[in-house]
Parts: sequence; structure tokens; C-alpha cells
Amino acid sequence: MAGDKQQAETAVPAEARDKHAQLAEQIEEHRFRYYVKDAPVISDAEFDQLLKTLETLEEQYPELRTPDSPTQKVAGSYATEFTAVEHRQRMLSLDNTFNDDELAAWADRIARELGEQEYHFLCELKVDGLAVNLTYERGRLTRAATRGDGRTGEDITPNVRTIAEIPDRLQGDDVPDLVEIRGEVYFPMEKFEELNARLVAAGDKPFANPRNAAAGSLRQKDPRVTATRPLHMVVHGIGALEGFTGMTRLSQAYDLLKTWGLPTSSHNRVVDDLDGVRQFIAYYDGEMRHSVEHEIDGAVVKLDEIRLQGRLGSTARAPRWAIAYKYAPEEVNTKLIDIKVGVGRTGRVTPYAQVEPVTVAGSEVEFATLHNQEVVKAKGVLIGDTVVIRKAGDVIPEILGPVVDLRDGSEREFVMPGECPECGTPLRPMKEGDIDLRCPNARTCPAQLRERVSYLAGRECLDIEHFGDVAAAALTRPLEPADPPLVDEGDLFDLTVEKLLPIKAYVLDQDSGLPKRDPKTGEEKVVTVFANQKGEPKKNTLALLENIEAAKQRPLARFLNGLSIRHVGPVAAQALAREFRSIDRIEQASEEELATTDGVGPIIAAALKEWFAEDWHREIIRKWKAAGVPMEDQSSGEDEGPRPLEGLTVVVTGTLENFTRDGAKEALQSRGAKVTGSVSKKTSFVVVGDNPGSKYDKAMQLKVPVLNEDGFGVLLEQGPEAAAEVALPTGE
Ligand SMILES: NC(=O)c1ccc[n+]([C@@H]2O[C@H](COP(=O)([O-])OP(=O)(O)OC[C@H]3O[C@@H](n4cnc5c(N)ncnc54)[C@H](O)[C@@H]3O)[C@@H](O)[C@H]2O)c1
Ligand SMILES: [Zn+2]
Repeated sequence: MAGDKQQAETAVPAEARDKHAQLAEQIEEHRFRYYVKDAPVISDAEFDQLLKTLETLEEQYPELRTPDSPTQKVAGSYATEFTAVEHRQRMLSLDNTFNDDELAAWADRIARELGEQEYHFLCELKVDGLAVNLTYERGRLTRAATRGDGRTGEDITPNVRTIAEIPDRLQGDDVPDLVEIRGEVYFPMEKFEELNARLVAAGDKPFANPRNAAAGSLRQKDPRVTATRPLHMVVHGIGALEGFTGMTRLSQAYDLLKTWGLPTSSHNRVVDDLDGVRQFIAYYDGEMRHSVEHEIDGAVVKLDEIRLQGRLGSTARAPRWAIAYKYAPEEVNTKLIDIKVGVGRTGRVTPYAQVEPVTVAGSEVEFATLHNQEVVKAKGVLIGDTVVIRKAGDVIPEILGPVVDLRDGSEREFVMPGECPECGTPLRPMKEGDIDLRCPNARTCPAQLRERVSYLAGRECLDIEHFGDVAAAALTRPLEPADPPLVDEGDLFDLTVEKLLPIKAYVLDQDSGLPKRDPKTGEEKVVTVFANQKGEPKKNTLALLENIEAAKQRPLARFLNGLSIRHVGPVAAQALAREFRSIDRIEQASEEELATTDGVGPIIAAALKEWFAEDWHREIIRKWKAAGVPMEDQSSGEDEGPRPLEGLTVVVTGTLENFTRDGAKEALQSRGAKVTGSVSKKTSFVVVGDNPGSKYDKAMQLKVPVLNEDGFGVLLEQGPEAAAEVALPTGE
């Protein structure tokens, strides 16, 4: 054997050996930053990639796989300021799988090893926090430690005692002489921003993400600091156990742990086979991923039978009876290039981050919202920082925090401009105490006008085909002629082909928003937007005008929504249209009348009054009417015919293919149904699209009939009885 090894060693090329050494050193460095400083400088995905590269190298040259290679150990054996303590039983890591093939290969191996034995899989969520080991002796918490290198961890007992969820004493008479409880301590996402804001305000370093916040909060020299942090724990394993018998299944052991007062997870499931595992994995890999109280970075599949776990045993690093299935990362690190401000259709000026483009959760991210100047400050990010970007599901990407350790001094603070970037008007809060700054130049601020027009023409409102952002920009602020065809939205229905043909505009770069330049001449590129080269209207131009004409007949609610009156969204617009049926009656109504209208209320009532007080607003209505827009719904609510869904309460969740959320709502309300946001026993139907969230679960739990999109169609067209027939089966 020794001879073989020597021969093999010489066969490893020097380059491979160097590369291995270099990678190993890098990995150690990152582990140190992660486990000791609680301040990694690369994302987990990047780290995993490094480790994977090392593993691949070792597969190629097995001689490099020595016992001290980073692939072979549980990471974390560092001298720190905490007292080192031995775990009674080793704490292991987990092997990872990243796709179904790898998972199936693991399951195959289990099946081979266990042959005829009957076994079950216990599916758990992989909690993104840090591992702790709690030792209870005769029911009393005597020690708490970090994982460390799996044999020796750090003594953090006083810190752990500050976590409310972790009992000092186990409840019940029947507790073991000694038990090691393993679990994950986490920091809830929704408290994270608050923590960073506090740290930044105190001149301290903010955390890059909630995991680091959990680790950094727990590993405080002063437990009084830990006590101020909202830490939680989930139990996910048992180590040494003395003076206790009868635990045969891990899932049952958790039930027992729960009776002792330990924080177990409510998401665990026992399944019979790999298909069950797949279902669990898929279930939490969608919108459900964000309906859990803690961050998850995957699922963990374990053999439920404790005796069989022992039979399969462990490697030096991880058990063979368990495997992690990693979900696509939702966090990446990238560079914050700049913080810019955008002006919305109501004049709200919001800073947003421009970052070096990165792919997160399958899509490329270049911009992230920053809400307002206070948020920028609270997050503690500087322009030029490396930042952690999070993109969770359909949610708009956001910056979690800066990677402070990578600063080189060239970073600079963001300063909120005092003037509107598009019209130069001084910005101010709408009312005292508002954090948001607004451009008060509502009528002619090109940004506001463009955004309003584009919203008015958009799907939610008049739904005018061929009238997108480019048309909105060209019509409100063309390069030529000097007078735009749309001074404000009042001119919309007065557009003519003659007015459109001369319009020229810059071709804008999508990324920078700046005019594109001809690479040869360096000149800005200009196009005629609506005319072809012969100066004739483009085909789409004629279609656009026809579509604008047709839009005159849209229901009143769509016009109301499209006026960008503060607080009047699609739902309030519906309510107003239903109650008053004409714009004149809304204008004439008293504030009190408006406020007491179902679905309107005092805030909207006040906003309406304010809106109508503005001359140029009333002028919009006048011009539209003059152009032939009725601005009223012809038939009253009563003689619209039967309201077949009267008395029903419906919840819509997930993404429907043929309806927007508001479209679905409108369809239901116009038939008399009430649409609400939460599922209760009184809910008549829950309509689910793709990626339904917790509302779907709730419906299942309460056995409320669930309709898919087809079923929704049946409800709209044939009514509740027919819909009930096609409802999906609820539970067993
Ligand atoms: N960004 C960096 O620089 C850096 C450096 C080092 C490590 N890391 C990250 O840390 C992690 C590395 O690894 P690791 O060895 O701790 O392993 P791991 O996180 O991949 O898996 C093992 C750990 O999962 C935890 N866990 C969560 N839920 C569990 C459950 N239900 N059952 C059992 N265990 C559960 C346990 O604490 C266990 O120790 C990776 O995600 C890696 O990317 C990042
Ligand atoms: Zn402005």
C-alpha cells in the first residue's frame, strides 16, 4: 500500500498540486471569515463552487485527498476568544446534492445498503443559520456550544441562555440523564433591516445577511448584547443520549422533544419513498420558500429509522443516512456601481441601486430598489461597496447589506439630490413628517407625465396596444417638435396622424437611459418614432390610433384608475365606479359621502377632493369628454343584469395565466362576489394560479374549495354550483 501511494503521489503534476494548495488556502481563509469573523466576503454559492473545484481535483488525483484537506473535515477548528469545549458525540456536516440525479443516486445507495429492510424518509427544511449543540443533564441546560470542527466547539452557554425559545429546563418527568440537542439558530429576515439600521446608527459595522447576523449575534463576548437580538432556534438532531431508551424513529423523537419544550419544526414530513421526497422538495422550492419563518437554503432528507441510521454510519465529514438538497441561491455578491433616483407617476422620488449585473435565482439583476434616502442610510451601504443582493421569488431584488471587509476607502456616501433629476424642481415631502420626497411639479415634470401616461395606457387601465414606454416618452417629450403632442394626459384622445408623424426621439440605451450614439460619428441616434423612411405612418401607428379610439369606451373604473389620483388604485376605482357610475357624480359627492362608500374611506375621499381642486385635473376630464369619452358607465349596477356570484367570498392567489390579479378581482366583483385577501372558514372559493402561497395551504386545512384557472372560468361563466363540481380535492 505504502509503495502504491508513493508511486501515485509522484504521478500528480506539480500544477495540480499547486492549484490544490492554493484552493485549500483560499477555502480556509473564507471559512475563517465565515465561522470566526461572521463576515464572509464571498457568497455561499461562490464558496460552494470553490469547494466543488477542490473536490473535482481530488477526484482526478485521489492522492491529494489527504485527511487534512478542506473536503475531508467539518470546518471550524479555530482558536477564538471563547473557551473550547468537546462535544460528547461529534457534530457532522451534510453532503450536498444539487439536482434530482444526485438525490436519486443517494437514494439508490440507501436502497442497496438496506436491501429488504423497511424504511422511511424524514424530510426537513435546511435552516440557514448556525449550528449549536445544547447539553441537557437531568433536564437542565448545562452547556451550549457552536459546532466548531465537529469535535470541539466554542462555549457560548451564557449567550444561548438569552434565547427565549431555548428552555433552561426540559419539561416533564421522563427526561434523559443526558442528551445533546442539535439545532440551528437563526435571525429572522424581517428583523434584519432594523438590526443593521441600529448598528449603522451606532457607528458599528452592519451585517451582510441574516445568517451572519445570527452567528455574529450569538458569538458576542458580552451576552447582554446577544440578549438584545431576536434570535430563534429550530431543533434538527440528537447527539449523545444517556439514560433513555425507546427512541426508534427520529420523527417520533422530535415529537418527544417538543413535549420537553424544545423548538421543533412544524415543516417536517415523513414520506415512504423518493417521490414523496421530491414532492416535499418541490413544495418548498416555490413561493412556499418564503412562507417559512426562517430562511432556508434547501431541504434535508434523513433516514427516519434510528437503528438504520447507525447501520449506514458516517464519513469523517457527514452522515451517510442524510443528505442536503440545495435550492438555487437567492443571495449573490456584486458591486454597487451607483445609486440613482427615479421619479414615479405620483412624483415620489426613490433611490435605486445600479449594480454590476449578476444572475440570481435564474434572472439577471442590474437594479435593486432602495425605497428612500433613509433606507439607504439604514442599510449602511456606500457607492462602490460589494453588496449582498437578494432576489426572493417574484419579489423585486433588494440589497441586504454591504461587505464591509472589502472596502478600500474609495467608497462614497449617497447624497439625496435636492432637486428633481428630470425637471429641476426642488424636492419636498408632501406633508410634514413624510420621509418620501416628491417632485411637486406634477403637471409638467417629464418623468411624472411619462410615467402617468404609460400607466394610463397600460394593461391595468386603458390597455392600449402599441402604446408602451417608448411611445409615452416620445409623445410627452420628443426631440422634435418643440411642443409635445401630449402636454398632459388630457390630450390623449386628440392625437392625430399629423401630430404623430413629425415626432423624433433619441434611441435610448436600455441600461443607462442615455441616448445611444453612432459608433462611427459619435452622434446621438435619432429616429422618427411613428413614420417610416418615406414619411408615411408606420403600420403600428395607425393601429395605435385605432386602439386609442377604441379605448374611449373602456369602463369608468379603468379611467379612474388611470388618473393616478393618490391612493386610488384599481380596487378603489372599482368601488367608486360601482357606487357613483359617473365622474361628475364623484366630483359632486361630498367628502363624507365618498368616505362612507364601501371600499373607499376617508383617506381616499380626501385625496379625491384634493385632486378635483386642481384646475388642470378638471381640464383633463373636460377634454376627454369633448373628445367623446363618456366618463360614465352606461348601465347602473342594478340593471347590469343578475349578479350570479352575490354572497360569495373569494380569495385569489398565485399567478393566473389569463388574468392579472386586478382583472380577476374585477371579474368577480362585477358579478357580485366579494374578494378578500385572507382565507377563513367563510371563504367560498380560493382561486389558485401558479406558485400559490400559504393561502393554498390554509384552504386545504380549512377544506375550502380550491379552483384552478379552469375552475375559475367555470365559476365566472356557470356559477358556484358548477364550480364546486370542478373544485380540486381538498386534503384527504
Ligand atoms: N461565504 C463563505 O465565505 C462561506 C465560507 C464557509 C462556509 N460557507 C457556507 O456554509 C455552509 C457550509 O457548510 P457546512 O459544513 O456548515 O454545511 P452545510 O451548511 O452545507 O450543511 C450542514 C449544516 O446544515 C445545518 N442544518 C440546517 N438545517 C438542518 C437540518 N434540518 N438537519 C440537519 N442539519 C441542518 C446544520 O447546522 C449542519 O451543520 C455552506 O452553505 C457554505 O456555502 C460560506
Ligand atoms: Zn420633476
